[in-house]
Amino acid sequence: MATNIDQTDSYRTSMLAKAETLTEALPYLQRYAGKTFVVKYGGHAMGDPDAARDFAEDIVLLKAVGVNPVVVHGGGPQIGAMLKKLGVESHFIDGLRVTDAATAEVAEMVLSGKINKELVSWIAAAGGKALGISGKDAGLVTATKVERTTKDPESNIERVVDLGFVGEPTEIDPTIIHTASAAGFIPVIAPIGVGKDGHTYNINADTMAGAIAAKLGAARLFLLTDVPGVLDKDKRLLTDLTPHDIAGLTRDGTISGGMIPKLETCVHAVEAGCEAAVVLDGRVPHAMLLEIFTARGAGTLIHR
Ligand SMILES: Nc1ncnc2c1ncn2[C@@H]1O[C@H](COP(=O)(O)OP(=O)(O)O)[C@@H](O)[C@H]1O
Ligand SMILES: CC(=O)N[C@@H](CCC(=O)OP(=O)(O)O)C(=O)O
Repeated sequence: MATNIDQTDSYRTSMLAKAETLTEALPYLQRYAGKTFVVKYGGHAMGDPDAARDFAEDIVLLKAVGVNPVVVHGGGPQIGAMLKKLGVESHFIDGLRVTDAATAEVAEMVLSGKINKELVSWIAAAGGKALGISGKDAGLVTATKVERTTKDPESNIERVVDLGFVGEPTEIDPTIIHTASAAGFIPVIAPIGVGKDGHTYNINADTMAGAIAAKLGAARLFLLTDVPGVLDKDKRLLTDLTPHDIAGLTRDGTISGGMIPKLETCVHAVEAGCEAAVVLDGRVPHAMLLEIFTARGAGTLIHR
């Protein structure tokens, strides 16, 4: 049977560019085979269905080329929307949602139920097999209540602020992650944990991802957010930062708001056993693949 093969110059140029992209990826494929990547997918980044589909494809591709991806997801805006529907007020202190018993119930329902299973479905649609769990399953995360204090600016007196059922991971048993990954599944983890007191704790998703990356000694922790990375005062992308640089940028106010706890998580993770962390733009199609498999990189790399 005869086939029409397009032999135009533009066709050949485009095929050559594709081959170059694949060969450019080769050293990275070799370097990362068998390594663990922890990826935090934020609630803001997952708002757009096209972005969610691209994200799932990237995760499935990583698994197919021998990397062990572990996904930790957020869902702050989605919890906020559900609380609003239910007429429950919600507010944040230092980027953490004050969580009473009713809020904890809604947070668990939205994170472990709705969002977790949506991500599992996106990964299935991309041809992967995800295992959707929360920190409660198989003893993955034991949480401890977060203690916060604030200083009254007038009297300078320190006060304890009660955030309710906001937890931080204090013990991690990664057996379920290792077992699932070895069997070909992609763990997808909701940031909910249980305390030794039996209570359900709502955990900031960045904190959860950082603690898991440190425990696993991950080659990379990716934090997908809604900015290109860490920006300087002139809004230019900072491609490479050490914990020392981050301390300076925090002191002079270049880093503020939600970026402060995010970078604290990165610093803690790289100091506790994760090789490097990357803050990158989850809204950019295939941002993770570009960061991992090309020489250009796409976000801010944080390393020791
Ligand atoms: N120097 C900085 N570079 C980039 N973003 C910054 C910086 N300082 C503060 N930010 C803010 O941090 C936000 C990201 O944190 P956050 O909103 O908590 O993200 P997410 O919801 O994805 O976890 C950005 O949208 C930006 O407004
Ligand atoms: C304690 C606390 O603040 N928990 C977060 C958990 C979800 C989260 O962190 O989601 P994003 O990454 O999308 O912001 C919350 O209730 O919003």
